[in-house]
Formats: sequence, structure tokens, C-alpha cells
Amino acid sequence: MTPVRHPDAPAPGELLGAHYGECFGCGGEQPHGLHLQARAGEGVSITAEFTVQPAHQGAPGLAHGGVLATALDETLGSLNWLLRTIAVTGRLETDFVRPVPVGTTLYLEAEVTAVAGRKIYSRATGRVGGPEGPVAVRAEALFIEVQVDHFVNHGRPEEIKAAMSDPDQIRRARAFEVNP
Ligand SMILES: CCCCCCCC(=O)SCCNC(=O)CCNC(=O)[C@H](O)C(C)(C)COP(=O)(O)OP(=O)(O)OC[C@H]1O[C@@H](n2cnc3c(N)ncnc32)[C@H](O)[C@@H]1OP(=O)(O)O
Repeated sequence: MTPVRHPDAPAPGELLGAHYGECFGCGGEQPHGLHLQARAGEGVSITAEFTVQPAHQGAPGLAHGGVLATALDETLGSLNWLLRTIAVTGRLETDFVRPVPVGTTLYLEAEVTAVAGRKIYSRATGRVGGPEGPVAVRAEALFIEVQVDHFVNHGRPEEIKAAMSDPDQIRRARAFEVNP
């Protein structure tokens, strides 16, 4: 089925903000996190940026592949907010096309390609040198829709309690990807 953008999805160009302060991908409270910033795009698409820091190295001076996969995962995960579906990554297949040096900004874009029952198919690319620059990484993913119980049952109680008492209603909802 063709993916359907939720009527209450943020307008194209709008910054999504962190869904959870402690998220390694986007949270502001993780000193070595990616601090990835995602914006809503047209349809069910997202653009995002992240700049590789010294803490993100694998080989000397180069981004760790797992960190680049995290950037792709985070961008793809942000798509769920446009669908207003609670979903987690089931499968993430990544191509590393060119090395990404420390200090480089990765320009990411992601889109949902199809939805079939609980399965959400998506793909993403990360470019260097600008939004139209050469592709450095790309991924195809399968997210699986889950109930909010997934987080409540599997997460550590102290973090669940803290996230649920966040005074920011939107972020509280987004921590669990639930409609506010
Ligand atoms: C803004 C938010 C950003 C969030 C950060 C980025 C997102 C993340 O990183 S989430 C964290 C990483 N992911 C996880 O921790 C998930 C761990 N896995 C799980 O909890 C479970 O395996 C889960 C929920 C994905 C699936 O389990 P379950 O609900 O029992 O579903 P299940 O019945 O097995 O599968 C449903 C369908 O998906 C398919 N499926 C499930 N996993 C996979 C997989 N890895 N590959 C292919 N297909 C799969 C099944 O074949 C099945 O298909 P069909 O309906 O056609 O038979």
C-alpha cells in the first residue's frame, strides 16, 4: 500500500526536534550523541543533517560505520512521526559507498516506500558536500509497528518513568511515538 502522511504531520520544512533527550541519535542530553536534526519533507519523507565529531571515529579521522548506520536509522525512524505510527527497526541494510571524514556534515533524506500491515518499508541516503553531493551511505529498512507496551515492557523503569513525566507534551508523546 502507498504510505499515507498523517493529517497532523508537521508541515514540510518544520524541524522535528528531539523525540527524547537521551536518544543517542537526536537527543540534546547526550554529549557524544549525533545531535541529528530532522525536518519534515513532502509526502512521507524526512531530511536530516548531522556533523561527524571526533567522538564518532572508527578508523583515524573517519566516521565509524556503526555511527553512520545510526544516522540512517534515526532518520528512517523519524518517518514514523509523519505516519503517527509506533514502530521499531526490524531490519536495516546499509551500503557504505565512500568514507566520511570527521568534520563532514552528512545530508540525509529518507522516505517510506510502502506499508503492508504492520510492516513499513523505507529507504535513505546520506550525501556529503551538500544536499546534492555524492552519496556516501544508503540504507533500506523495514520497521515493524508495535504497541506502546513494547517500550513500557522492555525499557528500564527509571528511564520510562522519567520520559513519561517530561513536562513537554509533544516530546513525551514522541518518546513513545504516540499521538499527543
Ligand atoms: C524517532 C524514533 C527514532 C528511533 C530510533 C531508531 C529506531 C530504532 O533503532 S528502534 C531499536 C532497534 N530495534 C529493536 O529493538 C527491535 C527489536 N525487535 C523486536 O522487538 C521484534 O523483533 C519486532 C517488534 C521488530 C518484531 O516482533 P513481532 O512484533 O513479534 O513481529 P513478528 O510477528 O515477528 O513480525 C511481523 C512481521 O514482520 C516481519 N519481520 C520481523 N522482523 C523482521 C526482520 N528482521 N526482517 C524481515 N522481516 C521481519 C515478519 O516476518 C512478519 O511478517 P508477516 O506479517 O508478513 O508474517
